[in-house]
Amino acid sequence: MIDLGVNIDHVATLRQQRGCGYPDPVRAALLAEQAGADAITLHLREDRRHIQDSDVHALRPLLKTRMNLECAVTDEMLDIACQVRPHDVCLVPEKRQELTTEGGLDVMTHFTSVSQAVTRLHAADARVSLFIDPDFEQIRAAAQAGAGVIELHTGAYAQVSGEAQQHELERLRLAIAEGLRQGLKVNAGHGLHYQNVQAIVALGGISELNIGHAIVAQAVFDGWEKAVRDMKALLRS
Ligand SMILES: CC(=O)[C@@H](O)[C@H](O)COP(=O)(O)O
Ligand SMILES: NCC(=O)COP(=O)(O)O
Repeated sequence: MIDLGVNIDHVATLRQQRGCGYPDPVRAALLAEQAGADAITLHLREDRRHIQDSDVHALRPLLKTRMNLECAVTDEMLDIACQVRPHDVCLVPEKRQELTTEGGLDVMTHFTSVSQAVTRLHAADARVSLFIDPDFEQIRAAAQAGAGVIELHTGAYAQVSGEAQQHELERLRLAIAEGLRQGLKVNAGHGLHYQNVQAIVALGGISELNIGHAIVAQAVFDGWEKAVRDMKALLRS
């Protein structure tokens, strides 16, 4: 069965929108665990637009499952990750002006800094995942950089429909196979929701899906725990 990593970023987005103390992403994380989440994912962006440093520090000792901390490959973020020592660190690309993470990390171009980050995080006992596009060269570079895990960016799949979506699904299928051939744990995520996740599950070979925005959106109508439970049920099928 595929693990569900519940991404709590956009609970924090709602809080930051008003600059008040609620909704609390830490509370959301603990309730998500009770509702069946296998891990909690949070992205500490350099601009702190949603998750704050205090959220990461407060959550770390309270989690009963795993913390998957997403961050950019910068000295500041690596310092924080080494201090917090999450179970998993997922290295992601970041652009200040983007609405959300637009593409995967370019491991080939940034090979030296990524490999050094992987080594540093391993020394802090974190498992390291690289958030990359479903691209053979990037997958091979991720393996060479020493990361044991990749998270395939499903954003391109989620944004299109019809034939174009089938094409993206095929790219993901081939990428999963290549990741497994390289001996990597293959995760995936971004833009997945209650209608488009089934085809990803059916591909097989994926260990964990990280899903956030759709669960937060569904919670408006169904409540947070039901939204988590319903997503978890889809990963079982
Ligand atoms: C890297 C990634 O895919 C997640 O962090 C997700 O996108 C939520 O964060 P943003 O919406 O801020 O990109
Ligand atoms: N890494 C992807 C993730 O954590 C969730 O992304 P989204 O579901 O909020 O698009």
